[in-house]
Amino acid sequence: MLIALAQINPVVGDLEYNTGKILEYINKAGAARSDLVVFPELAITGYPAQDLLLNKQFLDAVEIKLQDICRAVGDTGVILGVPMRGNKGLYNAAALMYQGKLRDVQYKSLLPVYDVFDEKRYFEPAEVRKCIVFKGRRLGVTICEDIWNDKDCWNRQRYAIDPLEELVHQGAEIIINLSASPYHYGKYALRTGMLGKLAAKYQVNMVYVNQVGGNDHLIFDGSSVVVNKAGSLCQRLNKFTEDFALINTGELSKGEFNETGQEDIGWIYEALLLGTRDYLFKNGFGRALVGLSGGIDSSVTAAIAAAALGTDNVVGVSMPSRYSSEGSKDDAYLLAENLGIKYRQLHIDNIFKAYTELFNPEGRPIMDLAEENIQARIRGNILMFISNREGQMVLTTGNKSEMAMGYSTIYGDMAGGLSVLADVPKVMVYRLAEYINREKEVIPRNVISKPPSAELRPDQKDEDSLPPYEVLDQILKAYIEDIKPIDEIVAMGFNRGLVLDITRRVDTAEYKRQQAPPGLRVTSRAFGPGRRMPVAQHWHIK
Ligand SMILES: Nc1ncnc2c1ncn2[C@@H]1O[C@H](COP(=O)(O)OP(=O)(O)OC[C@H]2O[C@@H]([n+]3cccc(C(=O)O)c3)[C@H](O)[C@@H]2O)[C@@H](O)[C@H]1O
Ligand SMILES: Nc1ncnc2c1ncn2[C@@H]1O[C@H](COP(=O)(O)OP(=O)(O)OP(=O)(O)O)[C@@H](O)[C@H]1O
Ligand SMILES: NC(=O)CC[C@H](N)C(=O)O
Repeated sequence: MLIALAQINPVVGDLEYNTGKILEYINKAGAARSDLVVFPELAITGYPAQDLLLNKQFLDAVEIKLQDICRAVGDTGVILGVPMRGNKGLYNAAALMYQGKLRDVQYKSLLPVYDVFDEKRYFEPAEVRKCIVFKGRRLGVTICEDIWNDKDCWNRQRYAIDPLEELVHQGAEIIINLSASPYHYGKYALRTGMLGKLAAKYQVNMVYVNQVGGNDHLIFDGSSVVVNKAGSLCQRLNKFTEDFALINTGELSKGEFNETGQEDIGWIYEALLLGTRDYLFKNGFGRALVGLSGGIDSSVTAAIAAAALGTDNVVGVSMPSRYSSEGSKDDAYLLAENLGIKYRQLHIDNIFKAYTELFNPEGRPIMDLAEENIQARIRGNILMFISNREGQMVLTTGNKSEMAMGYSTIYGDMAGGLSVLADVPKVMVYRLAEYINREKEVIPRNVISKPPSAELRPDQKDEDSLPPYEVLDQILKAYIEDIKPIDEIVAMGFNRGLVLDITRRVDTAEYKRQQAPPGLRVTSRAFGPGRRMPVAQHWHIK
C-alpha cells in the first residue's frame, strides 16, 4: 500500500485556508497514485483551536468544510483530523474518506490535560477502538496522545486503557498516528525513541504524521516519521517546514536512518525562526521592530527576526541615554550593519530630563529605581509609537532567566507583541549567538564577551543583582522545568540561602509574567499556559 504523509501548517480557525491546503495535498497524493494520504490531528481547525471548539457556528462551519473535502476525495483515501459532534458531545476524530464518502471514523481515546493541553475541556473520549479496514488492510488509527501511554515517558502518564495495544491485538497491520505534538528541546529524540520502542514491542509498522508551524506560544516541528516493525526509522520528513512523502508499506523491512537524532542548538534556532515568522504572519504582520541596546538579548532577537522575516522587514532602534556606553552604541550599530537590517538612533535624554524635572525637587536625577525603570519605559513607548505609526510588531527581548527573576521593567522593556526568547535561558542565548555566528561574525564578538548590563545606572552589571547565569540557570531549570522541591535543589550542591532567594524571586515575579506578551516555548516547561501559578499567593518554603 502506498501511503502519503501530508505534514501541513494549518492556521488556527482559518477553515477556508486549511481546506484549500488539504485539497492541495490530496491532489498531490492522487497525482502520485497514493492509496491513502494522512493528515495531522485536527488539521481542518489547526491545533490548538481552544475555545473556538465551544462555538456552535464554528463547528457548523467545520462540518460544511468536511463535506466539501469529502466530495473531492477520489481513489486516494484520506485520513484527516477533525472535531466531530457525536452521541455524548464533541470528539477529536480521525475521519476516513474515500470515493466521495465518509467511510469510517475513529475518535481519540486519551485526552491529555497536563502541560499545555486541556482536551477534556472540549472533547469526550472514544469508548471503542476498532481497526479500520481499507483496501483490504487493517489500519490501527490513533490520535496523538493515544500512543503516549508510558509512565517512563516525558508526560509521565499511565492510562487505564491502551489504544495501541488494543488495536494490535485486533490485528492492526499498520498503526497510523495523527499528531499535533508541540516541540521542546529534546522532544524529537524522545518521540522517535518512543515510536521505535513501541513499533518493536508490538512488531508493527507505524506512520506518524505531525502538524508543523507556530500557533501562538507553541511551535510544532513536524518531523513526521515512519518506523518499521523492527523499530528502525524508515522515513523522516523535514523539521519546521511543510513536507510531503510517500512510503510503500511493502518496503519497510530495513530502516534508512540509523539514529533517532539527538537535537543540537540549531533545532532551537529553527524553532524560534518558525515561531516568530508564524506568530507575525498569522497575526497579519510582516515586519518587526527591536530595541537594540548592543547587548546579547536584543542582538539575538534581531538576528532571529531578520532570518525569519527578511532583513528589509526588521528595524533596529538604538535609544541611548546618558548611561549608555560608547561601546554599546557602537555594538548596536555594528549588529544592524552585519545583519543588514534598518537602523535608527533616537536619544532619550530629553525625555528622561523632562521626567526628572517634573518629579525631582532639584530637577536633577536622584538615581533611584523609578528613574532606572523610566528609561526602559521611555524606550517601550518610543517603540510602540513607531509600531502604531508604521505598523511593525514590537519584539521584546527578555530571556527566560530574566523573566523568571522579574529582572525586567513592566511596561518598559516588557512592552511588545511577542517575546522571542522568553523560554530561552541566558546560557542558551549565548549558545544561540555562537550558532548564529557559525559561518561568519554576525553578532559582534564584543556583544558576546562583555558582561551583561541593563545600563540603567552607571556601571550597572546584571551580576550585581543576579547570581552568575551558569548557576542561576541550573537552579531555575530544576525549579521550573523539573519541578524539584527546594531540598532536592539544595542536594544538587547549591547553597540553601541562594536557592531560597532565587525561588522566592521567581514566585513573586509571577505578576509580571502574567502581563508579558506570549513567549515561544522551546523547553519542557515554559512560563504561560503550561505553568499555571497563582499571583496573589503566600506559599513559600522558609
Ligand atoms: N503582585 C503585584 N501585582 C501587580 N503589580 C505589582 C505587584 N508587585 C509589584 N507590582 C508593581 O510592579 C512595580 C515593580 O515592577 P517594575 O516597575 O518592573 O520594577 P522592579 O521590578 O522593581 O525593577 C525592575 C528591575 O529590572 C531590572 N531591569 C530592568 C530593565 C531591563 C533589565 C534587563 O537587564 O533586561 C533589567 C532593573 O535594573 C530592576 O532591577 C511596582 O512598583 C508595582 O507597581
Ligand atoms: N540603549 C538602548 N537602545 C535601544 N534599546 C534598548 C537600549 N537599552 C535597552 N534597550 C531595550 O531594552 C531591552 C532590555 O535591555 P537591557 O540592556 O536593559 O537588558 P539585557 O537583558 O541585558 O538585554 P540586552 O542583552 O539586549 O542588552 C534590550 O534588549 C533592548 O531591546
Ligand atoms: N495533541 C496531543 O495529544 C499531544 C500530546 C502528546 N503527548 C505530545 O506532546 O506529543
